[in-house]
Amino acid sequence: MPDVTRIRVAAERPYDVVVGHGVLGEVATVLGEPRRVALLHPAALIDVAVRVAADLQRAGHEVVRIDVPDAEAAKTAEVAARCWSVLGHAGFTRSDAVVGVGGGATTDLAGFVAATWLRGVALVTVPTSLLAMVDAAVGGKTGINTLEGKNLVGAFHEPVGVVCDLDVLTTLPPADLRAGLGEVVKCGFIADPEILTLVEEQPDAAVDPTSPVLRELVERSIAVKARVVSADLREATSTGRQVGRELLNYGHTLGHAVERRERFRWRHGEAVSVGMVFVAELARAAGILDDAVADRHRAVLTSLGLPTTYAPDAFDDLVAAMGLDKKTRGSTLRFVVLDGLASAEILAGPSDELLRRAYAAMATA
Ligand SMILES: NC(=O)c1ccc[n+]([C@@H]2O[C@H](COP(=O)([O-])OP(=O)(O)OC[C@H]3O[C@@H](n4cnc5c(N)ncnc54)[C@H](O)[C@@H]3O)[C@@H](O)[C@H]2O)c1
Ligand SMILES: O=C(O)C(=O)C[C@@H](O)[C@H](O)[C@H](O)COP(=O)(O)O
Ligand SMILES: [Zn+2]
Repeated sequence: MPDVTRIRVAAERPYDVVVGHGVLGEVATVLGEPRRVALLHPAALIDVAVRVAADLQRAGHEVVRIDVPDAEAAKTAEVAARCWSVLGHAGFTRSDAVVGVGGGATTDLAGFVAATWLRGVALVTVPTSLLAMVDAAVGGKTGINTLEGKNLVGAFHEPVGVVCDLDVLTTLPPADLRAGLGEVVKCGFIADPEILTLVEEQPDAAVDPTSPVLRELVERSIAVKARVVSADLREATSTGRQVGRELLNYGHTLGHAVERRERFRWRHGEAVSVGMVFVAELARAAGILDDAVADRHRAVLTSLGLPTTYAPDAFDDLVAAMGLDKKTRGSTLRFVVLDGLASAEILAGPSDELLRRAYAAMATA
């Protein structure tokens, strides 16, 4: 029997995130009674998808596999429309289900298709990247990009279960594993500093997909996400030190703007890494955050090989893109900043001068 950890997410419809080695068989258990299942996956994950499909067929499900483009190329209206068309032709009803097997881009797309088909059918996510396990596949945010920016179209639609088989991480390219650690480090700064200590003390184990340390990092990060979304699934507007789900957006305001400027060729976790250094500098420049915690951002992210600076001449482009961030209200930019370790507040409407100072500190370090 695999050694399984179950982390409960208790928002509107409670479900478990299953974590362990060799746990792919749990997908059929989560889906229960036989139904039609659309299994979305990119070509890179064909082996995992075929294994999951075979399990589901053995359990009596009728499986329609849908091969979707890799990475961000999957998160488009055109790809979603192609999936809807397959579901329509196969006669998918409200008792049927969507399963997303892949990285965060695939699980975001699968979630969006499940949220929108017949206004909502069951979704199971099977994250295969570190980033998707600790973040994207958990918590019910689904979405696609538009030319104007990242995740601008989407819906909150919770999965009925999430299955994280750590064995699949052995084929994940090292650069994608490191990018996933960007979101893990985010969880360390916003809520669980023990994550930072683990990474700092055992950096080699943190990037080894077979290590118990990586498993602990995965489980701690999922626990942070589960706690936050269970309290505020639909991301109410946070104010001052009352910060709900927006907390998970730490580093994303600038990060998403970088992704857009790079035409989605940067990995999400890399852009978030730069974004976290920027907000740490913003909080320092505003006199909110001390030097030790601000400097720790650059140190821990650099030790993982993640980027911590960005083009010094890109400030104006990035500010324009941040205008479409979901935390923005009217023309007021809002940032999640730290005032200490695991202690956040909202900084609304910082001056242009403060933003420029923080940007220069990040870009020229
Ligand atoms: N919904 C949310 O709450 C949420 C949270 C965080 C990130 N996201 C989104 O997730 C996406 C980033 O996710 P990602 O970093 O997983 O990127 P990704 O989905 O683009 O995957 C990265 C690459 O790794 C490959 N891959 C994945 N698993 C593999 C495996 N086991 N073996 C070999 N190759 C594998 C993919 O095919 C892809 O080429 C972004 O679109 C981001 O916006 C969403
Ligand atoms: O789950 C959340 O809430 C997050 O903000 C997690 C982020 O890591 C994730 O990248 C999310 O997709 C960003 O959300 P968005 O609402 O800014 O698009
Ligand atoms: Zn993210």
